[in-house]
Amino acid sequence: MKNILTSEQMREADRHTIATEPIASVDLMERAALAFVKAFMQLHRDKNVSILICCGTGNNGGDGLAVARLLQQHGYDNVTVWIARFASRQSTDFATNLAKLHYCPIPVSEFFPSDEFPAVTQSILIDALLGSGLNKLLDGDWLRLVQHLNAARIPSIAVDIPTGLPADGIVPSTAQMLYAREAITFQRPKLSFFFPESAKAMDKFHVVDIGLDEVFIENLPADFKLVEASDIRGILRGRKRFSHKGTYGHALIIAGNTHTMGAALLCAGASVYSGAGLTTACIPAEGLLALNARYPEVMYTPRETLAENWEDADAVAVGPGLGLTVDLQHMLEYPAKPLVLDADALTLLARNKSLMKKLPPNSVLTPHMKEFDRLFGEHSNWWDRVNTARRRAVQHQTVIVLKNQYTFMIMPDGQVYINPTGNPAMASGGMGDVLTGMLTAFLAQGYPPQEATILACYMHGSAGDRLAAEGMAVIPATELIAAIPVTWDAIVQSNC
Ligand SMILES: NC(=O)C1=CN([C@@H]2O[C@H](COP(=O)(O)OP(=O)(O)OC[C@H]3O[C@@H](n4cnc5c(N)ncnc54)[C@H](O)[C@@H]3O)[C@@H](O)[C@H]2O)[C@@H](O)CC1
Ligand SMILES: [K+]
Repeated sequence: MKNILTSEQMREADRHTIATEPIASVDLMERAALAFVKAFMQLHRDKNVSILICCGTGNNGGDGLAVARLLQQHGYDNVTVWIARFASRQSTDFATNLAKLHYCPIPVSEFFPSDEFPAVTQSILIDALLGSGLNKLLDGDWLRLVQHLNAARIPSIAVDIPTGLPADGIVPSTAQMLYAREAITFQRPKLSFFFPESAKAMDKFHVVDIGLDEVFIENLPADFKLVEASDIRGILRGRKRFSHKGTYGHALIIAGNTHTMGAALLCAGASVYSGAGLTTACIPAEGLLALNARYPEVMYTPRETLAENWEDADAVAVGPGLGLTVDLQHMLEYPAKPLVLDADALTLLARNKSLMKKLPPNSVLTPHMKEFDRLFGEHSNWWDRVNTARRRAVQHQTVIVLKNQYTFMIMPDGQVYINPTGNPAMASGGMGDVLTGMLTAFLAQGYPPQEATILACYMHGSAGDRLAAEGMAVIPATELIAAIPVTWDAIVQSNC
């Protein structure tokens, strides 16, 4: 796991590194600029390309000036610098880098409040106007300049963070940003990069190491952690010699209805392919033929004999395609089992919120945004939504899997894990049912809820990434199920 820091913590890490390495602040800026340039050169190998570097007068602007000098030294001969002199203050390191730039053959133009901006004639923009120091929404001359640059419609590469995007906290829907094709960000992705609102600010981001003290960073109390492949390799267990189906647990899937039987099948299929020793689907009898045809590995039980099957199960999923006529309250009176509630089960919970108190501790809820808001109230932004999820997870001692491009996995202690895998090709019906089946299978195999959640979300996204890399622009849920075992194997086999 990697700690994801707030902008205040990032400043702390800067200060700590400067004091203890020790390194002068301007040398740290040089290191950051070098790291940026190295990454930039991978993205844009053509050294004849014309580049406009727009700089503010803080440290983000200082980075921009150092980048201009370093690019020129690396043979990029067509670099122009604009400086936005809209603030009366400039940082010391900005001033030092401006003085250094005077020895380089790079044209520099300065713009003051109310100045007209010339047309942008360059092919690439490097955005070093404002970075993590952003403390209010863009307005006035800053907004005018950003709109002018956006209107030029040339690819922009942001230094650290696109101008106008707060590094953390609420991103208001009215916020305007300098749109970046890519952001090259320092040391850690910024929190807001994981929120859907950042889609307005950039297409993608790259993280570059600028040598901040990693031990210090990892010892900071961080509410958000990013899951990495090495964590999954640490959690995922291989199949044991002399093991048998009983070793890997029994998953019970309570799902399906006349018109939504597919959800139950997908969920049960995902459980089989995620290694549950046995999977039983508790579905209406009319789904039996389809179940046998599609997944003969799955056993069937009618709703009437649910109580006995519940006794035998090691983990239970309730919800995919279930409909809203089942008695969830009654089910929650059965003996406590590792439990996943999804889809219609979440709607039933939302209709009768007092049932939240009956959930066994560590139950896993897997809402998408709308289901979450139905359960816990409307939210106008993701920052508030995730913070509500943290409070509710603690209050109800549940795991909340808030599904998103980067799924937030919120644990009963309020800690948030961010899943890095997955892609837009997976945005299709049935994907959530597959995730629920995977989660239930891992719970049935005896993984604790926190680990089962992290495993399921990571492998779900990873299977999707694998298929996308093979050329699938759209991934049907059934294809994803089939890719789970090979994804699993690739994770176990990889040693990087
Ligand atoms: N030692 C360090 O602190 C390092 C900082 N680095 C760079 O420094 C950046 C942060 O620099 P700063 O803290 O100087 O801040 P910025 O350069 O992001 O912003 C400069 C100043 O602009 C003002 N401002 C903020 N939002 C505004 C708005 N909407 N309208 C008008 N003015 C606004 C604030 O007074 C702010 O301090 C990082 O993003 C990164 O690029 C890197 O050089 C790495 C090392
Ligand atoms: K920037």
